Amino acid sequence: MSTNEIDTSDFYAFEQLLSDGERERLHAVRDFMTAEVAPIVNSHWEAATFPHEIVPGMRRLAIAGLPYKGFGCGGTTFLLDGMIAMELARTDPSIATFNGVHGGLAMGSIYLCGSDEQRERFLPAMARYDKIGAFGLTEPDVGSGASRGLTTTAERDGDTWILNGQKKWIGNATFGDLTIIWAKDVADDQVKGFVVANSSPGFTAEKQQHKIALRIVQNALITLDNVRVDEADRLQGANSFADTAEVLRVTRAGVAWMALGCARGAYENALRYAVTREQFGRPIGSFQLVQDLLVRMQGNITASWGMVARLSQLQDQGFAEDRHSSLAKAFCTVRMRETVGWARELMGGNGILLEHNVGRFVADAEAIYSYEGTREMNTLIVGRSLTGRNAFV
Ligand SMILES: Cc1cc2nc3c(=O)[nH]c(=O)nc-3n(C[C@H](O)[C@H](O)[C@H](O)COP(=O)(O)OP(=O)(O)OC[C@H]3O[C@@H](n4cnc5c(N)ncnc54)[C@H](O)[C@@H]3O)c2cc1C
Repeated sequence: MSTNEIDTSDFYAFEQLLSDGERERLHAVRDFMTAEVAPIVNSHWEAATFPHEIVPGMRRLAIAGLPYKGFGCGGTTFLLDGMIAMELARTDPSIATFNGVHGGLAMGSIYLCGSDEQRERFLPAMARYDKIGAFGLTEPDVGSGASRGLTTTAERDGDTWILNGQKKWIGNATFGDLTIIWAKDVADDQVKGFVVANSSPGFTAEKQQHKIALRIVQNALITLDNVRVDEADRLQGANSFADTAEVLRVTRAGVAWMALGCARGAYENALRYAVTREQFGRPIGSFQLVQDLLVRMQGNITASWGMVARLSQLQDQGFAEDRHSSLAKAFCTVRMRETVGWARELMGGNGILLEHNVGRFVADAEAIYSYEGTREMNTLIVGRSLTGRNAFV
């Protein structure tokens, strides 16, 4: 079997859902990831460093904030945006996460919750990656319960706000320029969003060390010690956690696409291995049990792809709701976790060596499985929509 024949896992030809121009953009991303990122990704993963050298290439591809209209953003379909998120993750889930945090969570917060003046002030530079964004919702003691439990406070003082508290796991915050901080207004107890310059006095971002997943993503413990933010930098359309949830509705769909990309990356490397690695005098891909693993993986990928493609179409038509994104995030991350596990199994011992390009996906899948709402939380969102009953507490 030639490399070409095994190079694609688009079994049901989902790329045909894109226009010719969109497919060209997707393939440009694929070429960039293959040529510029794949060769350096394992060493950066091992060293837990971020490859800043690839950012100019991402700028040329113009893939930050792709589905947002105006303000220097792409104005493309959610379907193309999703396929690109998948394509990034297919080579490296950390790079997909970097882009998801910057373009999805940070730019999305400003696009969905900001005023036109704020969109104009922040988004064009972010779309060019001239300013890198982060998103600070989770706290050391508050993860799943962020809708009601945030302890970071915002207190108004004339034309400024004073922020105090800590945020944990904040991707891109060690080197980024601005962070969207979600904090409780002490006056009305509602969650509000602030665009905070990382250079603000009282703002510190300490890199979280010793991660076993997404090691390229620079996650930070942020401390806000009497950080002053102008009222002009409070997201004017964010008045309660319901507005934060609107951002998460969009980005969870993106994470479902990334989970699919992570599964595809592991599967494709395992398939290549299956047709080249020999045991008992034959390629292991000729054994029935190995073929069974490959077919199970392909089934997971195809089922997930069908789900996220339809979800993106709903987004493009303006019909997507929280429950749609949550089902895809929960379903696709479970399928991803199964798939990367089977890919590793197929490769025997070599499956845990970085150089064989499957172990990284196995490790990274663990973080994708839990961030942007764990499987349990997204399941409860769908369960609530099915039964009309809230099972969170
Ligand atoms: C690599 C990585 C990157 C991240 N990046 C960011 C970022 O950029 N910005 C940001 O704000 N956050 C980020 N996060 C945080 C992430 O969103 C949280 O880890 C996630 O929401 C889960 O919160 P937690 O880890 O505090 O777990 P917890 O909320 O403590 O949950 C622990 C366990 O309890 C379960 N559980 C909790 N409540 C219930 C319930 N009611 N019913 C059933 N089970 C329940 C959970 O499902 C989970 O299994 C990141 C996390 C990781 C690992």
